Amino acid sequence: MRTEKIMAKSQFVRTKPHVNIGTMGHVDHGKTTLTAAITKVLADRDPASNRYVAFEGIDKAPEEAARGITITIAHVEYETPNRHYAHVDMPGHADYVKNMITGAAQVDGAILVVSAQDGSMPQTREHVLLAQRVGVPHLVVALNKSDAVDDPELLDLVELEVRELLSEYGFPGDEVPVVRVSALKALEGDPRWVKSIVDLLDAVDEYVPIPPRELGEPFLMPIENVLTISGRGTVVTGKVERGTLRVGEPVEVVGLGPTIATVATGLETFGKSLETAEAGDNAAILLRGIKREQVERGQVVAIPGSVTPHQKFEARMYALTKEEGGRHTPFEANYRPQFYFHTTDVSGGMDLGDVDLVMPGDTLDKVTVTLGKPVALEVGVGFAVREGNRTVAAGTVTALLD
Ligand SMILES: Nc1nc2c(ncn2[C@@H]2O[C@H](COP(=O)(O)OP(=O)(O)OP(=O)(O)O)[C@@H](O)[C@H]2O)c(=O)[nH]1
Ligand SMILES: [Mg+2]
Repeated sequence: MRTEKIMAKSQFVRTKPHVNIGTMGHVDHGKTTLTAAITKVLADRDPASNRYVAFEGIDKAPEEAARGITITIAHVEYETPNRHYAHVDMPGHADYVKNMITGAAQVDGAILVVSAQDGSMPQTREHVLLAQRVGVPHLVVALNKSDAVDDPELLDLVELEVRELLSEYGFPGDEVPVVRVSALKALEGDPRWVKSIVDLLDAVDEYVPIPPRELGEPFLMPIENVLTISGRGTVVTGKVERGTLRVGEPVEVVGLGPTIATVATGLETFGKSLETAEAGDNAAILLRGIKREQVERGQVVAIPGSVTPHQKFEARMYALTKEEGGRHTPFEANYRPQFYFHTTDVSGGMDLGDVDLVMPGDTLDKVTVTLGKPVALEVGVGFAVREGNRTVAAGTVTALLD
């Protein structure tokens, strides 16, 4: 079997358990500053394993921009003494909720950033709801900008309010660690606030468990990006959802069109080559004999025969309220929104059964969805229903009908 290097010069060494996390929260509460501060504090403590990524390097990913890919979620990696983390900085603007869903669907836990100055804001609530709906299992709260609040009672109040919000959406609000931090002061090197970032990372290390990786399941990776590497071929990237894949194994690209059979001739993670990609990895897969136009975001790479494309299914669905960023008005049976699966939107129609109107806030136990294009689907897969740029509902596939 001929195997190829994609770009990597060195081999990825798996030494510590890998965990995917991210920052989420209201616009301007300090998600990107906190992401930068984490990399700074860790790079200062352990420069051999960590690299400081400045604010500008997180908000724009220059490499990706140069390749002409629209990047709306930035990844950084870092290591604590116990773990290797991939971290996504999820944008806070309402328009980006779709990307937030992609990001959130992929994380094992998240740091909810709440400004101590402003307290919980509409997107804080929206993100907590989305975290619950897409199944982000664990949240840790960074009460950021604590340097700017002198009154400790005010901090207590904001903390209480956040805990209540978490409980409202089914998270254990009393148990969730709430750490008072200042990302900005930590970046400036102020020892008190550097310590606050260390405390936050300790809380993440302790509170977000290492997820059970579904290593025994058939390999599946939703495609996020497609790249052409000159002289090599077509590479697809994404997060491995389950299973393992060895270099040289046959795979299928499933969804959005006819299933394509190919072979994974090269594997990489974070610019280092891999023998085997496994659940939880951010991987790049070189596909043999595939042209760039044949594959796209929204398809999945899977072990042959393990997953099939479907257009018609039953689902349980929750319509978001206006406060959660959803619609202000009900919708009816002729409604044709976009359905966001894995990493992309597909348009579709809904049969509401004997329900005439769906009000914001309603939960429907059974709707029948017919998609405009087939998508790699299984029972239990989550999706978002979108209209324009806003998420109006969230659902789970309960039965496949074709
Ligand atoms: N006083 C103080 N200001 C902070 C702190 N962290 C961030 N800021 C300021 O808050 C503003 C917003 O910070 P960002 O990191 O861009 O916030 P964000 O959540 O990433 O914002 P979006 O990506 O636009 O949603 C900036 O002016 C920061 O300098 C902090 O700990 N203390
Ligand atoms: Mg930001």
